[in-house]
Parts: sequence; structure tokens; C-alpha cells
Amino acid sequence: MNEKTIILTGGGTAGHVSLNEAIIPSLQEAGYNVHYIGSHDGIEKELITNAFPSLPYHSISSGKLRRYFSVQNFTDPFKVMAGVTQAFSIIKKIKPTVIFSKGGFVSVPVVIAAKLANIPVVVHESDVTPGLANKISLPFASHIFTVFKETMKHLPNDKSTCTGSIIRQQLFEGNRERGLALCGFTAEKKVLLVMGGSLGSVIINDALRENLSSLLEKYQIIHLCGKGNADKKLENLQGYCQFEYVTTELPDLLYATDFVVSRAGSNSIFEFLALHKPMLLIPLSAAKSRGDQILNANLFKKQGFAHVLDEEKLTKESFMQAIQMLEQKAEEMIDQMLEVEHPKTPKEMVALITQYEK
Ligand SMILES: CC(=O)N[C@H]1[C@@H](OP(=O)(O)OP(=O)(O)OC[C@H]2O[C@@H](n3ccc(=O)[nH]c3=O)[C@H](O)[C@@H]2O)O[C@H](CO)[C@@H](O)[C@@H]1O
Repeated sequence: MNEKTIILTGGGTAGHVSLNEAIIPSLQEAGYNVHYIGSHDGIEKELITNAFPSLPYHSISSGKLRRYFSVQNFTDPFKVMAGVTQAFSIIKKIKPTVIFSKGGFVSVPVVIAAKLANIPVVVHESDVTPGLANKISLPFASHIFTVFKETMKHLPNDKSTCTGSIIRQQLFEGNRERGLALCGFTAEKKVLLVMGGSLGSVIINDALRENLSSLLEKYQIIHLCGKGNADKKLENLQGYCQFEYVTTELPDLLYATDFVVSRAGSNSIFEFLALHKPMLLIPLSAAKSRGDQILNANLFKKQGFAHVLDEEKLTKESFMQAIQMLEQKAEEMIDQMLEVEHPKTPKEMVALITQYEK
């Protein structure tokens, strides 16, 4: 049990789980006994236990790290402390050789407990600027890997490396015909995929649904609308197919897609890039976040991969104009995307992480 055991952590939103999902099969192939530490009821529990039913999942208590005032800011530190104690006893029992943290607030107690147990921790940051959980984790980590090279200027030189984004292998194994059949679509009309990040976005959902009849004249639409956001009235509308959240269906849906409208979460936009999907990005505004998606989106725009519409400028009309612009620029975007090197494989990422094991 002592040898070749790794603990993965990360959660809160799917963006803090995708990379872990990508590397688990390669870790298992390399002979690692993989354990996961996540929260009791976060999305990571559902995603990991559904995709890898035999993988041991350990729940711990975790508190949310907020940048704004909330009464829970007074109780959550106690939850984090309880989480540290729980994570510490799990680590002591499992005795991993290394711990890999994909960030999100549940990862903080795990990283602190790892330091207390003297187990090396490797952290991964997906966005241009480090998230709060990773900032807290940094002093406890042996190394931090980044997706964007621009992130390096926010990190100590001697313990950071840019690896680029790592894409789940199954996303390259989709099939257009299967995707079209799943939605009841024909091959005659172009397909627009609209996605508001892993949680869905109410304002993007509204902008789409307000324009639905005009858009359906030209496109067939796959709408990943987020948990609790499906609209029953639109269930049998020809050419419109809504899902609250998809897992195994995603590769086929992406292969069926011609253009994407999306939030600018790091994992999603690199997946669209790897599959050469022209994209219109509507990043989460600075008023609602630390502005990481705005930076992600603008770097994609600068490299010619995306057209960007600021959330503050989103109206029924500007949404339609931006989609027109997306279609006009689509070929140019694909040409730019074809120039990009193939991302590192999950197997290569595993080799990078495990070099830090004790
Ligand atoms: C509100 C919020 O905190 N957003 C952050 C969160 O976004 P979010 O969780 O939306 O993260 P990303 O866009 O990076 O990744 C979403 C992941 O979910 C997958 N997916 C999505 C929908 C679906 O139906 N099925 C599915 O599998 C996508 O393929 C992707 O792998 O983490 C990102 C990465 O740190 C950040 O850039 C975002 O700012």
C-alpha cells in the first residue's frame, strides 16, 4: 500500500475536476493506486464516483473562501480546520507518495494536511491569475503547473512550470453522426453549441432563448444550460436540444458542433481550441469574479481563436451581432487554431507530477 499511491483533490466546479478526470486513467495504467479527497456534496463527488466507481472517494468538510462579506465567513474557518484534521488522518492511513491538487476551496485543507504529514504536494492552476485556493496552497506546495505562460509572472520562478492545458482523451473520440442523432438533428444545418460553463449561465441562457426563433432559422442548437435551468416548454422544439449537464455524451456533441458560444472557463476554452471549434466567449464579469475569465478570453482573442463579447454589453441585439461576427471569422479562427501545437497528453502530465513523489 505504501508504494505508488497518489491522492488527487480539487472541486467546487467542474473546472477544478476535469484535469483529474483526464489523468486518472493514465495514473492507473502506470500502476498507481489513486484516491480522491473531495467535499461531501460538491460536483467533484458526482463526477469522480460516476466516472470511476471503484476509485476510493473520501469526503471531508470544507469551507468556502469568499472575497465578500458573509456570516458564513465566521463559521467556515472552523469547517476548514475540521477538513484539515480529516484530511490528515486519511493521508496518514493511505500514505501516498505525492498529492496532486487541482484547486478549488476543498483542496486547501488537503494541501495543509499534506504539509503537516510531510507529503509533497503538486498544484495546478488553470487560469491566467492564480485562484484564492491556489494562492493559499502555494507556500505548502513543492511545485505549481500552469496552463497559461502569462501566469508565471504571478508565481515564484523556482517552483512553477507552464505545461499548457491537458485534455481528456475521450474528448478526441467523439463522432459527429452520433452527436447529431442524439439531438435529432440533420446534417444539413450548422450546429451552434451554447454553454455557460459547468454551472450554466442564466444571462447567456436568457440571451439565447430570447433569440431562439431567429437563430433556429439558421442553426440547430445544442444548449448546455446548467443544473436546474432546463425549460420544459422548449423540450420538443425542432432543432433545439437542451441538457442540464452532460458527461459521456460530450465528445459526440462537440464533434457535431460547428460554432461555440461559451463562458471563458480555462478548461472549456482549451477543449474547444484542441477540437478547432470557433468560439464566441462571454466571460464572467469582474463584478462577479476576480476577472480570470476576462483575461482568459482576451488572450484567446489576441491569438485569433475567439471573438469576445463583454457581459456588460450583452443584450438581445448584441448577442445576435456577435454570433454573426463569429460565423464571419470562423475560418480565420480555425486557421489560427491549426497552427497550435498539440497539447501535452495525460500520460506526460502524470510523469511531470510523479517526479515530485517521495
Ligand atoms: C463560476 C466559476 O467559478 N468559474 C470558474 C470555473 O469554471 P467552470 O467550472 O465552468 O470551468 P471550465 O470551463 O474551466 O471547465 C468546465 C469543465 O466542465 C466540462 N463540462 C461542462 C458542461 C457539461 O455539461 N459537461 C462537462 O463535462 C467541460 O468540458 C470542462 O472540462 O473554473 C474555471 C477553471 O478554473 C475558471 O476559469 C472559471 O472562472
